[in-house]
Amino acid sequence: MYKTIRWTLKQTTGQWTWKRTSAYRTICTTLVRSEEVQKSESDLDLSPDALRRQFAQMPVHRIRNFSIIAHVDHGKSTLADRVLELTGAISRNAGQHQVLDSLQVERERGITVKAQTASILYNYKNELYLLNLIDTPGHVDFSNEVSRSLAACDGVILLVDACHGVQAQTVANYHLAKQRQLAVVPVLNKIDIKHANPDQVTKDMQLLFGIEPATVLRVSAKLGTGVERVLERVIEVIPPPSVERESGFRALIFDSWFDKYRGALNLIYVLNGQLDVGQDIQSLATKKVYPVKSLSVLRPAECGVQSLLAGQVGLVACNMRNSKESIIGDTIHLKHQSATAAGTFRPQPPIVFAGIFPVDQSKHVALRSAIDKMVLNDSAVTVNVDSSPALGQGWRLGFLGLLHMEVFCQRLEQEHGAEPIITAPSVTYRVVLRNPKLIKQHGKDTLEISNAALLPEPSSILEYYEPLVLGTIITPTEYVGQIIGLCVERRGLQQSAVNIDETRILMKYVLPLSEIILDFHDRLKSLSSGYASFSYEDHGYHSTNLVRLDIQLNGRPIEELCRIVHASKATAVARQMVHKLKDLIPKQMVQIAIQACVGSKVLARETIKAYRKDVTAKLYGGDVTRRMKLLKQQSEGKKKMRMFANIRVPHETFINVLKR
Ligand SMILES: Nc1nc2c(ncn2[C@@H]2O[C@H](COP(=O)(O)OP(=O)(O)OP(=O)(O)O)[C@@H](O)[C@H]2O)c(=O)[nH]1
Repeated sequence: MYKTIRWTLKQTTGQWTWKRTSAYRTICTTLVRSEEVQKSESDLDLSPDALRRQFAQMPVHRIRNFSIIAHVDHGKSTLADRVLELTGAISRNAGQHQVLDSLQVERERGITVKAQTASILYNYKNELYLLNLIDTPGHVDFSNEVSRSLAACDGVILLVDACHGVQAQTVANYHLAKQRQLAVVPVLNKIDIKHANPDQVTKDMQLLFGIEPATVLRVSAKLGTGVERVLERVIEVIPPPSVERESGFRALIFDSWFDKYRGALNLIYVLNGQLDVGQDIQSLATKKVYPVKSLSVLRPAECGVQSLLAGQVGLVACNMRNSKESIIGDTIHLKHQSATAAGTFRPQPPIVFAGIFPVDQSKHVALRSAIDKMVLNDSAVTVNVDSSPALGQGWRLGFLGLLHMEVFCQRLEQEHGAEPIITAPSVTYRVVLRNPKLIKQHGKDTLEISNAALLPEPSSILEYYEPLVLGTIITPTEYVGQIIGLCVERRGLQQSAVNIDETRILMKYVLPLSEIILDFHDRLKSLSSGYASFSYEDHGYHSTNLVRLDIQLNGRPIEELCRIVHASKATAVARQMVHKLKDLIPKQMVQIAIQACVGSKVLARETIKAYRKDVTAKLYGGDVTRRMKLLKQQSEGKKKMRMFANIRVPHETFINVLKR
């Protein structure tokens, strides 16, 4: 404990001291007080019956709904752990870490990918409060989870790492909260770390967000220092939900997932009235009616209740079967009662698309059901049917980014035992047609293309458009040169550059989305030794010059390998692809010419030599003309084969060449 006090003292007073100063006494009092609070929390009766009673009696003015938002790894889940421990929702010595990161993928990768809710009771000034806490992911690819969670909140804890300071995702999440006019509780975390610089970070927060330095709390989520002050501030700053208990029941569905035995479970935020087990509810979107089988609150473990009141967050099981019935953002109300949409949440449109196929077609049905269940849990993913001559029947899925796509596939494998094949990700391009026949055929003059094989001939296209993003990069100044180089290489245009302080700079770049989806983030991290951070938002479409890059094997185009690329990058991509294919396609009886072409122009070529059978092996000496005759016969035979042979391209080749 003494070590903790020393570190905390260093952070608050700025100097090392062993003396028993007033600051020392304050910290000791805080620690002792925290012990007392814990003791008083443990005095709370947390048995299921008592909890049900407390939830049923909780008045609206003693409810607070809030999220923890921050950049990746700034300590959201750790702070949530401490809050759960402090309020007795989980036991202190259970050795559990990041309790709200319950998915296997979250534990393996050490990141949150799914927002999680916990309803906790907290005693403040001798009154019991119900706090509905939502732990959100920090990575930009899961920002849909953040905006979804904010729809059910009245305020946020803005958590910032006192060592790394304000990062790109902190800025993005702060603006998201401000757009929704949510109350913000600013908190600096990790003040126990030696090189933490809370004073500087507080100044940055003042400069960037106009946050008053005196209102910034300093905590160590790891050690639990200052955490109860955060809860007190949540109660003081965040307003109670503005809901009506007297009117008819109305609630917003803001999350759902699949349970093997109960079907789709919906997490709802009750806006008006009250819902009881056994009542019939109706979906505003589908108009279907469902009987309420069970209701529960999450602590984060489920705790069954008989009713949910306005202002509360809870789980409804009502025999909904799939994602078509359980729609995130939908409003539910009692049967035969009218209600207006609560729709304050609009899902983000996907930006990266990839084909997903079963390893063999016998697994098609199993994969379809796995995708259906996963989409229920991850509403940001869009699904459309797709097919490919090489990979068979499959789907084209839309994701919010590459990490989102990777996590989705990993979850498919881990949670549903599916082993899908996933093709190279691509973005959605727009093409304006000039060919009247095609315009008539499609009934419109602009097409959205995310599959290169469906791109019309260049002669029928008037204009190409590609999606752009507005990227925010925060980096230490010593890496600015390399990062600008990277952005220029990726066809980026600088919009602004602001010095946050003497050592860090915030730059805004407009970049083509296709240039950042593959490895931009990794390159940025490696160029800046991991210190730069990046987030992006949609920035519309702009006119551009695109070409379709076809891959041909002995003159035969292979549809699965074609890609849409920017004209200036076509040659480089062509070279890279043919080179990769040369390594991936096994040698065969005939020579294979791998060509990458744009229209009829060949941009790159590699040749895989054929196996050579020694047809002259049986000759012992003899005339040279006999040897030549045999070789001539062999080469004529091969020419014929080359014309007719169907080159055997192993199944994995398609996947490996399409992979990053
Ligand atoms: N020293 C120290 N480490 C901390 C503190 N809080 C969190 N950490 C560590 O920081 C790392 C990231 O913490 P998480 O709680 O997973 O961060 P997160 O913000 O939830 O991460 P994402 O959900 O992936 O965005 C973990 O290794 C924690 O142990 C703190 O107060 N002090």
